[in-house]
Amino acid sequence: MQDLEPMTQANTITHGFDIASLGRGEPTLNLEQEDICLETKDFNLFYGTKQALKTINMKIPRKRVTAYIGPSGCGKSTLLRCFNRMNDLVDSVNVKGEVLLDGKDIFHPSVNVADLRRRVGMVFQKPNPFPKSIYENVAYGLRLQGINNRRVLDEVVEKSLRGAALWEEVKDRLHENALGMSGGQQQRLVIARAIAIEPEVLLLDEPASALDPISTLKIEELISELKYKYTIVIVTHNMQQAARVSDYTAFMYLGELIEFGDTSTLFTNPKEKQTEDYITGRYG
Ligand SMILES: Nc1ncnc2c1ncn2[C@@H]1O[C@H](COP(=O)(O)OP(=O)(O)OP(=O)(O)O)[C@@H](O)[C@H]1O
Repeated sequence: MQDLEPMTQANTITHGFDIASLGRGEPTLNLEQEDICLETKDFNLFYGTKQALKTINMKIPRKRVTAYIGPSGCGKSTLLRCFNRMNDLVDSVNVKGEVLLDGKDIFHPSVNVADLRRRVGMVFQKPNPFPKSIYENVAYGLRLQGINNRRVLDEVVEKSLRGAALWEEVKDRLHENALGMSGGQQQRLVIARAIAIEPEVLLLDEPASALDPISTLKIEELISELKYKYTIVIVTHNMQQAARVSDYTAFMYLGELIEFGDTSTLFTNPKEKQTEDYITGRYG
């Protein structure tokens, strides 16, 4: 029998992941050399007395895709929601430690949360367009900022819809209600709405889990395009998806960050036994 080549060995570890797609031909990634956009320092979060995040320390690189994986309830969405302080909306939440955006603590009392959410946009699992026209959905954030100049709005709407790979499909029906679009189109519309106000970071909480395989593929292709302009942080239950779209992957378990590294290494050569058990399907 022929010796196993390294790639084949890797495939046996990851149960059929398409290793060839990992990293998408990027040169080898090195976190030490990345420009850091977000950083957590000894970050803890409690829902009442229950601790959901335990001393999380990690650096999220700019203009890369960072994915969070881990079993249900491990804290992925909770951590994602901290990056634009969505958890502020939950009464019982208490945090300890820091989350730095461009080096500044987003929990500092001087931080204006509305400004923070303009810089850090979020897209949820279920597409949530407003019951307005396609055009007005995308223009919404600008109108909130008091921008009503038609020429400016037209430009931003077109640019954002192109950026979300939706323009060609909707350019002739911009004034139709967004609720008449397919689920996959609605999710791309919500992404267009998010990028219309030019955030630095896009948080994606299982953005494709409610979509069919073709729409999922479109969202994944879109993520690979958007990362050239935005820092993207994605939570996904789907390990193949994390392997396909992300540059870096973080594995969480019971509120702890177990391992974080470039996606290719994490999936083919995990350092921690718990990571290996999870990606090989031994639990989760
Ligand atoms: N609003 C809340 N109030 C109280 N506890 C919460 C709240 N939201 C989440 N939790 C708890 O915090 C822990 C982490 O939940 P979280 O939703 O962040 O996990 P997750 O890894 O994203 O899970 P899933 O993959 O199922 O979405 C869980 O034990 C969950 O029950």
